[in-house]
Amino acid sequence: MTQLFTRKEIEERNRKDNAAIIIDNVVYDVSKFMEDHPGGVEVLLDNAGKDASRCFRDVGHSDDAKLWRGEFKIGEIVKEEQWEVICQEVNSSSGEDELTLRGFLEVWFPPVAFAALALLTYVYLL
Ligand code: HEM
Repeated sequence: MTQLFTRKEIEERNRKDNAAIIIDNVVYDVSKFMEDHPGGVEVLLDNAGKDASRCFRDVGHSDDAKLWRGEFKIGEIVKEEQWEVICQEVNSSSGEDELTLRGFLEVWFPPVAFAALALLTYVYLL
């Protein structure tokens, strides 16, 4: 069952050895993650005990970062104190069907180039 916290309870967890942050009503314990955070310890410590949704979003964290934060989830904010969700959720299947030029080239360039080369060789040698 998901553990529920009030914002007041999280406010107290603002030390390096006991640091929790809130992103989109989800509570993350970042005490053990701080030293590994690619964005540095300071920024997490500054936000410890607070709602860091805006900061997390404004940094433009990658999808990997959004998935990674799941490892530190310890619970959620009680219903009555939930705020509007502002960061985009990661949907692991999103974009799979998207036809991008890059994706197209990555898939088709090698076989097409090989076929063209083989054809040229064939035409010139025979
Ligand atoms: C559990 C929560 C978090 C995780 C898992 C996380 C993860 C990451 C990762 C993987 C990066 C490298 C860039 C990327 O892949 O996007 C990063 C960079 C960064 N993060 Fe976080 N982060 C978290 C929370 C936060 C919060 C709450 C803030 C701000 C209050 C923050 C501020 C930054 C900054 C400033 C950078 C550096 C961006 C740059 O160099 O351009 N992060 N974070």
